Amino acid sequence: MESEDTFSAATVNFIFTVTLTLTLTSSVNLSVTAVLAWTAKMSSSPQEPLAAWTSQVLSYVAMTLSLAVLLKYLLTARVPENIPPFPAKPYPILGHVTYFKDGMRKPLIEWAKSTGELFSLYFGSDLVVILNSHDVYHKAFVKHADTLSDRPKSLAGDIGGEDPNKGILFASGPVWKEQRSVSIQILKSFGMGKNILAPKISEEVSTYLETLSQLSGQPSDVRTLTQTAIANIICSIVVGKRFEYHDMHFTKFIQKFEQLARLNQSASLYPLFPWLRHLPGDFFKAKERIHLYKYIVDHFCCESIKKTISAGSGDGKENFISAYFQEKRRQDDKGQATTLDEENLARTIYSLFAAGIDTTSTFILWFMLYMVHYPHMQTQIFAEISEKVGLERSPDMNDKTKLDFINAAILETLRISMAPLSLPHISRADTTINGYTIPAGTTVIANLESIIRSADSFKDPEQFRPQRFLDVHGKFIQPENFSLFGVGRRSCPGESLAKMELFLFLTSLLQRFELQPATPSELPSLDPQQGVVYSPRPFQVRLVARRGFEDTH
Ligand code: HEM
Repeated sequence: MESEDTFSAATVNFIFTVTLTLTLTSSVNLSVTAVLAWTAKMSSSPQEPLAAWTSQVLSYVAMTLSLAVLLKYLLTARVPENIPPFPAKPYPILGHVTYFKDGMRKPLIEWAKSTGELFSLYFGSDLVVILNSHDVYHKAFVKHADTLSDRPKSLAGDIGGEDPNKGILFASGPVWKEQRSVSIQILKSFGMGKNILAPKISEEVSTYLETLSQLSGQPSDVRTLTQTAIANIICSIVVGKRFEYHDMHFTKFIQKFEQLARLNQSASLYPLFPWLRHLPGDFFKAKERIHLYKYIVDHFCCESIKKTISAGSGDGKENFISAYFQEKRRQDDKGQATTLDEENLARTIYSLFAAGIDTTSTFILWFMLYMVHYPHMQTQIFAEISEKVGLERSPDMNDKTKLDFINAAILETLRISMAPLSLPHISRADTTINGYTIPAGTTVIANLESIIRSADSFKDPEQFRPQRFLDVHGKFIQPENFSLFGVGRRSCPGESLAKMELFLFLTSLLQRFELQPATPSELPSLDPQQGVVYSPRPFQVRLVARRGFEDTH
């Protein structure tokens, strides 16, 4: 329901786009008229100065543009009633975006402290509500899941004229519901959530470690290698095979995913000003982002589907793609209406890769960095592995409950390093939280950093201290209210896969190598780079083989 006092962003953008189009059309008109008139005058009176005509055109353009801007401001300046408070005054036209010239992180954390559990912002003309405590996060996405589980269309932006309501990540309503539930059902049938997926992950871990050992302890940037190893696990489920680390075709896609993840921060402002796409240039790098997205979907996701189809339908057990088609056939045979089709499948594959590679591989890099900064914790983890697993075999999932310290160190690294914002949700109808109204059409985002790193939840939240997750006997405690994987209907469907990957990669890594800085006197920065998740700045690390593991390659 649209509030009486306000206009929807779509209406405003429509009026603004029409006004801008009229401006541009009238400018062209005026320019042509001016040139014609000037040419005519020149032939009768060559002394008439050009400047007078050009200045007339320019003043018309300036006048109409100012009118358009003013109109947009007047239409958006009316604030809906009873919304959560503003932490600072919104500026005309841009709203609170002006406060983010040095990034969103600091202002959001400051405002959470000064304004409280939830506050409102204007991103251009779009109202956005930020959730800052676990209590309101839970109320919004669990208690009010019926109204707050959709995604804003703007999350996908304009993906080159394609319908953004496809796949899982960007989709809403019945399409999202079916793609998500069928995907979870297939992932479970391939062993997600059970230890039967572990041997597949362990195979990739041992190839990854072999490749790391070939670096012979030399300072190296292992980002691409780590991303490729993590992508291979999703690949082995989705397309039924892994790729060699030197496969140029595959690493090209990994790099495209990486570029896209880094661009998402600058491109995220683009949906607020969609009319910019009609102008030359590439504001907020939005066109580059759309190009990368389409490239990955067309050349990787669609190609993988085509290859699976041409290899024959199979029994649905070969890979995710054939299982998806098997489910579609089952529904077609029953005469059931379904959204399962090739386009949704391509975007679902994209969702799994986009959501699964950057998050998990970035976390592994953060863990390496923290271990380089805290060598005594590496020693403690290695001692625990040596005692409880030994050095003759690699750790497996049965060791998980025995290795308390590394479980605590993984959780502490998750807590301290990665969390920026949840993905945006949008309210389908007016929703009341803590007495405030969140009007229909409002974007709602959880500030995970404030939620899981607040002093209310953890003592000395800025300190890296895995011991906070151990009890007095040194046993690992899984805390309540620790929701880095999201809560409610949109929570991460890859959580159990990610946790298994992190445990197997990191225990095996520390069993085999000691992680040292590239230059002993200079520790790499712990200051994060913005993106969908915070990621470490490029760094080099030396992976020195531990005794007994020196000669294995
Ligand atoms: C350390 C690793 C990971 C973290 C921290 C993480 C965290 C998250 C978070 C916070 C969300 C958003 C929840 C929301 O919108 O409220 C999410 C969504 C999602 N994640 Fe993960 N994730 C991780 C790994 C994975 C993996 C390995 C996969 C799949 C293979 C995956 C697939 C997805 C998908 C498809 C969504 C979208 C769900 C939807 O829109 O319904 N994630 N994840």
